[in-house]
Amino acid sequence: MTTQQLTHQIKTKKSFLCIGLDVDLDKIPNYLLNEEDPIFAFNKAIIDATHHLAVAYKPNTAFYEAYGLKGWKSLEKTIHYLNKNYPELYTIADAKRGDIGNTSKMYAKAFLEDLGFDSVTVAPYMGKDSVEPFLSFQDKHAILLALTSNQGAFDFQTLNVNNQELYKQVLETSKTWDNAENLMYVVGATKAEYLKEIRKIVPESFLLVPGVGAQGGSLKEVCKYGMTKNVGLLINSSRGIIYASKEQDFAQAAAIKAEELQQQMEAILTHAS
Ligand SMILES: O=c1ccn([C@@H]2O[C@H](COP(=O)(O)O)[C@@H](O)[C@H]2O)c(=O)[nH]1
Repeated sequence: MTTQQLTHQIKTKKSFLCIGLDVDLDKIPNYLLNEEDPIFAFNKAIIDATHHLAVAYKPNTAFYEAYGLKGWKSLEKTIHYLNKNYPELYTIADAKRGDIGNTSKMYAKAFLEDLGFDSVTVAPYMGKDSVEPFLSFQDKHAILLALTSNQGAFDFQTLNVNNQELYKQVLETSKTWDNAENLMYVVGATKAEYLKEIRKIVPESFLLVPGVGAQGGSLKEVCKYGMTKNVGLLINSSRGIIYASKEQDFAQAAAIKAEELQQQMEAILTHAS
């Protein structure tokens, strides 16, 4: 999917919500455990109940890899279900990959070609040759970790190296790589005050922003500093939406939480226009 198509969807739906599909079998309704594929049954119900409120879905692959081959199968069924039934939705494999070039090429093939995701999250610290293989797919994106939402972001990402914080060097340098137009960046909602500086370096790039809801980030603050004229933001919420209820009504409860966020986004977009 192109960023123009993504922007069109955002403007039509008045939403820049990304729903995180981080499925933990201990947190889903017990009755679903009798299904042949409980993870897929859960995801399908969540997607069907929320697709009109969101523009993107982000399964974090850790939650699938943790269940071995069965989990990987559930991931495959989930992305195929999204692509077949809701092709307008943007999909993100939150896999945080990146390795030497020939290995990255295989990761890129796995997520962008075989599974058919629109994008994959990538760690930048092995440098240009570890990221470029993800950038050679037309209308697909690598979402580079820039400034993450966790406390550990301060261990390395904000350190001064040669008079510039490391995350700023990640942004500046990655802009010069081949096919850099296929880059997006992860910036945690808990780091909203950094967005002003980030926008000076990447004024137009899409940012994937996790950390609202369960991690305490503020949607308003993120939009204040990070929103562009084309919006340029995908705000992710995972636990805050998908675990709104552990009962039979879990999908409807998720839709209520998603709608709360979508309504706040609509108000922000209306105010900005
Ligand atoms: O900086 C980052 C990068 C990725 N994540 C991932 O996003 C979701 C957030 O889930 P919530 O339940 O809404 O907190 C999860 O998959 C993280 O691994 C992040 O939080 N921060």
